[in-house]
Amino acid sequence: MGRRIAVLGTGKMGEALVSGLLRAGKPVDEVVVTARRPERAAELAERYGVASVGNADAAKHADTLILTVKPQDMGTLLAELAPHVPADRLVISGAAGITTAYVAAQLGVEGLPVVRVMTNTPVLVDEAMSAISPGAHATEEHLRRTEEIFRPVGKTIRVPESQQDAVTALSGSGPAYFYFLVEAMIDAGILLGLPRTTAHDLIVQSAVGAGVMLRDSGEHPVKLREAVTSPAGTTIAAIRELERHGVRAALLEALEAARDRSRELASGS
Ligand SMILES: NC(=O)C1=CN([C@@H]2O[C@H](COP(=O)(O)OP(=O)(O)OC[C@H]3O[C@@H](n4cnc5c(N)ncnc54)[C@H](O)[C@@H]3O)[C@@H](O)[C@H]2O)C=CC1
Ligand SMILES: O=C(O)[C@@H]1CCC=N1
Repeated sequence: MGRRIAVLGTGKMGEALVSGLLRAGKPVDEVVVTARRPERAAELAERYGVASVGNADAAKHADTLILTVKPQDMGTLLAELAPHVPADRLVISGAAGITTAYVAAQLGVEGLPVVRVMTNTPVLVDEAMSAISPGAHATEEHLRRTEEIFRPVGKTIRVPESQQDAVTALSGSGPAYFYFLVEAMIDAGILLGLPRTTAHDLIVQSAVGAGVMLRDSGEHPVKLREAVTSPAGTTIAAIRELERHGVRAALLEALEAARDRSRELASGS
């Protein structure tokens, strides 16, 4: 039997990870989940065929524990787990703000390997961006085991843990900023008199096309934007308004606020 993976606190992110693990070919009897509500456990069993266990059992019987509760619930979960975690477990925390040092201290297990990962919701379509940082006792082998879990569902990158709050602001929350822009641009289509479905399809396909070009063309975003921006044309008329309304400065401040919030979450607030 391969290594058993437990996903603890299987909400939106936890479920996305479970589905990714199974899509990647992990046998269903090597994945267990924990959930607070019995109805949620039943739902996950029905959807994926995974067994649901208590947090203590997960800690006792799985080799890798992936913690996907909210930062505010992490203290309670760790207190529940602490008496049951042997030192040979790999603990992976996916929560914003929570440090590996905090996880290790709350579990109180000498030498316990803890890895911090910030992924994002495109995990659902195997296009996640997952940033991975080792805690004090995590070795190359632990990082590789973590990458084996997250690579099938997207790209992975290793970063020092000191960069994780910034990473959370960029790629953890990042999909939300793009959805926000798309939503606003669809509204602009309505303002210009287009039917909502037409506006939606035009903007979504433009976003997909732009995303693929950003990823695959090898060109800098400035070059890609310049190629759209004709002299005395339509695009520069729009860009002037974006600059006049301070959209660039707003993004700088927005991501700084997200970084600061991630730092605050470290204290469980
Ligand atoms: N939603 C997102 O885009 C991203 C979220 N994250 C992180 O993932 C974590 C989870 O976020 P979501 O999935 O959005 O939240 P969620 O609220 O959907 O999931 C958390 C789940 O944990 C369960 N839970 C809480 N305490 C528990 C306990 N003691 N035992 C068992 N289950 C327990 C809750 O019932 C809930 O189902 C957060 O820490 C967040 O910072 C990270 C990257 C992206
Ligand atoms: O909003 C949040 O706190 C979580 C972390 C990154 C994305 N969602």
